Amino acid sequence: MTLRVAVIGARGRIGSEAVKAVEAAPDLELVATLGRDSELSELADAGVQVVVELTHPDSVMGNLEYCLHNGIHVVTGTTGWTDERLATVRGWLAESPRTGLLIAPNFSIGAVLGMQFAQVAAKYFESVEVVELHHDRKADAPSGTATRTAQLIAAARTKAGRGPQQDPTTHGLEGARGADVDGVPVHAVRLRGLLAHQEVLFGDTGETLTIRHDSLHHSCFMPGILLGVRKVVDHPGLTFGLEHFLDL
Ligand SMILES: NC(=O)C1=CN([C@@H]2O[C@H](COP(=O)(O)OP(=O)(O)OC[C@H]3O[C@@H](n4cnc5c(N)ncnc54)[C@H](OP(=O)(O)O)[C@@H]3O)[C@@H](O)[C@H]2O)C=CC1
Ligand SMILES: O=C(O)C1=N[C@H](C(=O)O)C[C@H](O)C1
Repeated sequence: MTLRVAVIGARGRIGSEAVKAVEAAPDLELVATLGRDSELSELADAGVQVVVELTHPDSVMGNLEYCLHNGIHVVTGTTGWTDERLATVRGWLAESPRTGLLIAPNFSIGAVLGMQFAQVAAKYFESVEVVELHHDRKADAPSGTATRTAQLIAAARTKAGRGPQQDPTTHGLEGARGADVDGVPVHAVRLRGLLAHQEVLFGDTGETLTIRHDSLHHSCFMPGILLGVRKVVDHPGLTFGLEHFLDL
């Protein structure tokens, strides 16, 4: 049995690549492609089972509300997640208990592994900062991946009994030390020519460790998206992070 799949954001940078990937997958059938001006009712009309949602923080909530209320499973990589937004989608899922939602801050296997490795290193290094670098059309900063990475590092530090990092800065310009995500400084670079890159910098007495990941083409996100589509139908409720569908 093939799964009936739709892509929302089908003309976008990652959405257009997802359309090609779903079309090429023998066990998936692409039955709808939606853009900014499409009617969400097209999804129900086409009998869509799984939506791949790759749009914008301004539109993701409306798309998810429609899908979850209609029992359509969703795999989304759209950014802009806050605790408040997550609580809202949990409420929608509670009303549709057989429906699955995967929110993946990053679909690339290398990026997911980088986050895992960073959690391990976080226990052993006193200093840590995250630098993310993206293309110059990105709507959000810091990136969803960098935010999640910093949250995971902060949790690992707390679990290891590490206190907050000390920052001796008393003089300087606003913003020079980056955004504070759970006590981890996160710096965002936007540069034409880049796609998506991240360095997690660790330091302690006499040594540093850098965990770097580079996405060089949007094709790197496709194995993760396809895995998410195949798995989400058997995972009702919210799954946050592709790592939960990997054998790590
Ligand atoms: N998790 C991951 O691994 C990845 C996540 N992303 C995230 O995916 C999202 C999309 O990225 P990207 O493809 O670069 O963005 P693009 O701007 O290239 O594409 C977004 C698409 O979404 C649609 N869209 C934009 N705004 C709205 C809106 N307000 N309402 C409805 N539809 C809208 C547009 O449709 P139209 O063309 O019809 O205007 C557009 O085609 C971002 O949040 C990005 O951070 C990106 C790469 C990897
Ligand atoms: O906008 C992008 O391009 C990307 N967005 C995601 C993020 O914010 O982490 C994933 C990847 O970095 C590409």
